[in-house]
Amino acid sequence: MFKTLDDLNPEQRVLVRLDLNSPVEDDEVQDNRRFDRHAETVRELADAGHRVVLMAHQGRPGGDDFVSLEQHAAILAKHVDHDVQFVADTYGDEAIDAIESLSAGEVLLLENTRMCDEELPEEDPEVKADTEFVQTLAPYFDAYINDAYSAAHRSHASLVGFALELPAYAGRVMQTEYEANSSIATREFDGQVTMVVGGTKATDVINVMNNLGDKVDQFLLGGIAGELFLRAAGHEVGFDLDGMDFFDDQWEANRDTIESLLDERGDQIKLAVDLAYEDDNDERAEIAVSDIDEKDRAYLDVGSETVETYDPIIRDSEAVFVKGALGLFEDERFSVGTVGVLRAISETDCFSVVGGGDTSRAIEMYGMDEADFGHVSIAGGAYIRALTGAPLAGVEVLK
Ligand SMILES: Nc1ncnc2c1ncn2[C@@H]1O[C@H](COP(=O)(O)OP(=O)(O)OP(=O)(O)O)[C@@H](O)[C@H]1O
Ligand SMILES: O=C(O)[C@H](O)COP(=O)(O)O
Repeated sequence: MFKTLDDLNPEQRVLVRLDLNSPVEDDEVQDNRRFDRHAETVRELADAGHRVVLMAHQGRPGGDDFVSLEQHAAILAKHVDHDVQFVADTYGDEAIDAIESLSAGEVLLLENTRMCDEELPEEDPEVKADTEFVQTLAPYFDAYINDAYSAAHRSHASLVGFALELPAYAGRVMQTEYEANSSIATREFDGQVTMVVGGTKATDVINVMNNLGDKVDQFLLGGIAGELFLRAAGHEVGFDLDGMDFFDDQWEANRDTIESLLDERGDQIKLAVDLAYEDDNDERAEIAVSDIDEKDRAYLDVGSETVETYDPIIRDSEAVFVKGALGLFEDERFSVGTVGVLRAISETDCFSVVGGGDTSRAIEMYGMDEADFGHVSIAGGAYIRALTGAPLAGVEVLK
């Protein structure tokens, strides 16, 4: 497959790509599980006495979250429990000086790779390997390590270019994410395979359903995709506030796929039997889907009876994959669906993967233990791709 840190020679000068892309609120970078996960790889390399130079990106040019990585260095240092130096340069003289003055066991983070013009355009690895960015930095290193699984669907210079110029290895995060997230496409399970599908990115998850073919036995639906399927089944759901066309647009974009999925695999697709909404007293109220006769309100969660029908399906499964929340779980009133399925998964010993940055946040928010899940992914777009068995550019160049 690919080489890992177990194959690395001692005392190397290593260039390591992490994915520390994080939410930024009021110019403050928010700590999150990406730091914690990557800290393991960084600590292992520093403890082994390598000279460790880190690359990562934050946001996209033009966005409010397109900021320097200075704060990331401080947050990472806390998680690694080791000093992380920072230099506000990617491959200029300042960066090279800092790289050259590193001693064994020291760690240095370079500036946001997306501040470098050659990083972003999606191009073939050979083109990226030929950039000044890669050609300038590569000679200062003995090895390249990619730990940024969650960015590996991008063919950017720091993700694909160095792997063609230096001996390339997968970091610990890359290794575990790859193995768990590809398993739906690559592994044979003895029993029932179930996928929980929700969230707001309806087109993405509907494509996953469409591409997975016979790999999944049961789909349990909620969120926006769930409402679109209910609409296809003839129910008056998918309410848009005045002046908005969100549901109508999603419906137009996905209608053909939804109808053919229902046609071909309708018995494998479980839809909500009741839904929850906010009543006039700002409280959670529920209604049976069969009683909905007008499209006049927004639904923010699946109902309790739906959770009761989904629960035994999860408990009977050999493997459960989650992509997207079943409701607006950030508001406790509408967390019943998401927490209900996650709790069922955590109480069984099935193989499980929970993906999506937002959805996996529900685990800690509602006091569940990550250790009760097979794998909690820190990837968004890369997880979606892995679920369909599509190759990831950053992984292919490691192979
Ligand atoms: N019925 C609903 N109405 C409004 N929001 C919903 C509803 N159902 C789910 N959500 C929202 O969906 C979000 C999670 O799904 P989403 O697809 O956006 O992200 P994800 O898959 O968790 O992560 P990533 O952003 O990393 O891909 C949650 O934040 C939740 O509030
Ligand atoms: O946060 C992510 O999902 C990855 O870092 C990819 O970021 P991007 O969507 O801006 O390329």
